[in-house]
Amino acid sequence: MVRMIMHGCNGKMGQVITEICRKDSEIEIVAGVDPYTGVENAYPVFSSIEECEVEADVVVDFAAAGAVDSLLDYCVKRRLPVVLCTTGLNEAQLAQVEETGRQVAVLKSANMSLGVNTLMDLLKSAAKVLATAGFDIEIVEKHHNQKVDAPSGTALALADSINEALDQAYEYKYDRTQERKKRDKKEIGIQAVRGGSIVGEHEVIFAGMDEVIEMKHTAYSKSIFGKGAVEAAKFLAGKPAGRYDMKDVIAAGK
Ligand SMILES: NC(=O)c1ccc[n+]([C@@H]2O[C@H](COP(=O)([O-])OP(=O)(O)OC[C@H]3O[C@@H](n4cnc5c(N)ncnc54)[C@H](O)[C@@H]3O)[C@@H](O)[C@H]2O)c1
Ligand SMILES: O=C(O)C1=N[C@H](C(=O)O)CCC1
Repeated sequence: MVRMIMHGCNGKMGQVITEICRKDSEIEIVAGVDPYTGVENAYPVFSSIEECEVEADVVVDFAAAGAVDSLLDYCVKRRLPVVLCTTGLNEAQLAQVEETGRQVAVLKSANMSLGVNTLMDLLKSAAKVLATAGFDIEIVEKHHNQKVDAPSGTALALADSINEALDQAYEYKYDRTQERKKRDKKEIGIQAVRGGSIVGEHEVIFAGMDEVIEMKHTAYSKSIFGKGAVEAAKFLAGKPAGRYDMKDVIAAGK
């Protein structure tokens, strides 16, 4: 049985994962952390990570970017593997993630779904052919009106995946309103739409002369992220220090 701490337990994803774990005999949430108190849980909840002294094998995090620094410090101090799913981290935090990965097991992924992680691989081969043929690359992402970060972590991860296949030669363009000039060939445009209850849509557009290829992932429920996070937690518990991602979980057949 894997013992898990749910960081951000009273949020939307925290509650989706609480329900998934309730029905899974291989994993148990032994404690939660959340400053918001308006939710009843079957496990003890602490208002900050430092207060939690419950024995555990892994932490799963879906909280807020501002909470990630203290979470990483805690995981190093307690030698706890961490599945990091919160998006919108700044450069200093991304550096701290790398440093933490030298001391404990860290699995960071902007999207825990099988579909998006498969799309990342498909994009690499498509980009190599299409960018060489002069196709322009644009990404449009759509999310619900409660999302605070933009563009989504997934849109950035998709762009990174494409850029890796193209020898890191592309710049990301988030805003075209401040200049009057044609798009550069070596750029990936990234646009964010926010509205209603859209769970998550990511569309990658390869636009060439007289033809367009669109590769799109649509999330119809948050449970796809929750299932991926729970499988990642089972995978990561007991792993040595290092940086892991969802491809490792998928490859392990989880
Ligand atoms: N990687 C993925 O697959 C994936 C999928 C969905 C959401 N996310 C990301 O996960 C994060 C949370 O998403 P959500 O929809 O559940 O948001 P949410 O706002 O519904 O929930 C976040 C919860 O974190 C809590 N929180 C705030 N500060 C905290 C702290 N210091 N310690 C512990 N908890 C704290 C909030 O009170 C809230 O209950 C976002 O960054 C989102 O982009 C990632
Ligand atoms: O609902 C969110 O917030 C999501 N955030 C992740 C992102 O920023 O990519 C994954 C999709 C849902």
